[in-house]
Amino acid sequence: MPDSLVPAIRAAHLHKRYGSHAVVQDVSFVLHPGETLVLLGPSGCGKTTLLKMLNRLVEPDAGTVDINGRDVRHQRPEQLRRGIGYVIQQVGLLPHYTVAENIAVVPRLLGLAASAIHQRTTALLTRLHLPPERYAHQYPHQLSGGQQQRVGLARALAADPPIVLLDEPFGALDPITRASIRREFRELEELRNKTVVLVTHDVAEAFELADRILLLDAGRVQQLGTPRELLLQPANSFVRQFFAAERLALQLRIFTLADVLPFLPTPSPTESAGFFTHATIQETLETLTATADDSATPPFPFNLAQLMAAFGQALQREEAAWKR
Ligand SMILES: Nc1ncnc2c1ncn2[C@@H]1O[C@H](COP(=O)(O)OP(=O)(O)OP(=O)(O)O)[C@@H](O)[C@H]1O
Repeated sequence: MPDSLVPAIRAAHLHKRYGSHAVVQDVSFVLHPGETLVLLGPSGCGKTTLLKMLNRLVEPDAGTVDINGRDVRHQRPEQLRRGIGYVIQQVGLLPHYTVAENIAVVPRLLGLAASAIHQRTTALLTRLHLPPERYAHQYPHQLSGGQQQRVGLARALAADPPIVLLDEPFGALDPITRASIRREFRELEELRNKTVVLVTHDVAEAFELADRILLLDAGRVQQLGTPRELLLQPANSFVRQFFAAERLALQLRIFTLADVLPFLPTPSPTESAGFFTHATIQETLETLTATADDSATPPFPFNLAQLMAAFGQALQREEAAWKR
């Protein structure tokens, strides 16, 4: 099989119980290189346990995990983990190591040259908005929670692993810092081609970051699919209920201008060429609201009322199509 067709991760029929409590029950998924999978579900549903089975921090009772086509049981755990970045909510920086030393841990274990490590550390700190001249020699306790979280991410990316596992990486942050780090995270060049598995219980976060979402309840997969599929074509009442409270906000995030274009009054190719049709309705609303007073240069050839009307029609069409 050519390498490009080998899944980055294949989990098959994973089971795990602690005593009489079945924590993960018959979970399977295939993840292709470069995809981002979000493990989503209520507290205690088995997300962390499932994530830890991927890098052998937890051994399954039954089932298999293949990474790049190789069964993880045939790889030494330490060796395996060096090729897989791992970020946890508690960050887990070494308190007596500087920021630069923390980031260098895995590259050193891999035997990379000191100059290459220095270069990589400097580049990552800069990219994560921690100017190295200021932060490289500080110790973790001198940093804020958000800064520590960024260092944790830099450390996981330092050896340029093709796969990155993230367990509630923004969990300890306040909502505003959380949203801004999430934005940085999405735009991070270093993550662009990586295979990412991210655990969260935050629905908005899942919709913002996932190519696909695996929604769990009580250790069982309730649905595996794109955010759009989960929202518009829920597999069962649990899935429907899980998103019910935030349904409209999520719809605004998954629908794009391309979806509503047929329902806008001005969809001529020349007029529509000026704006980004892949922008979400949420982003477009934000732009329209921010420029509401600037009547001289309206950003779009439609106003807010027209956009919302078109969104309503697009939604009706989509929901009708799923029901058919
Ligand atoms: N080592 C362990 N021994 C016994 N029970 C465990 C162990 N690890 C996890 N559990 C139990 O397994 C269940 C699933 O835990 P897990 O941490 O995977 O859930 P989670 O979905 O990540 O939860 P949260 O969102 O609260 O972090 C919980 O009921 C937990 O108490």
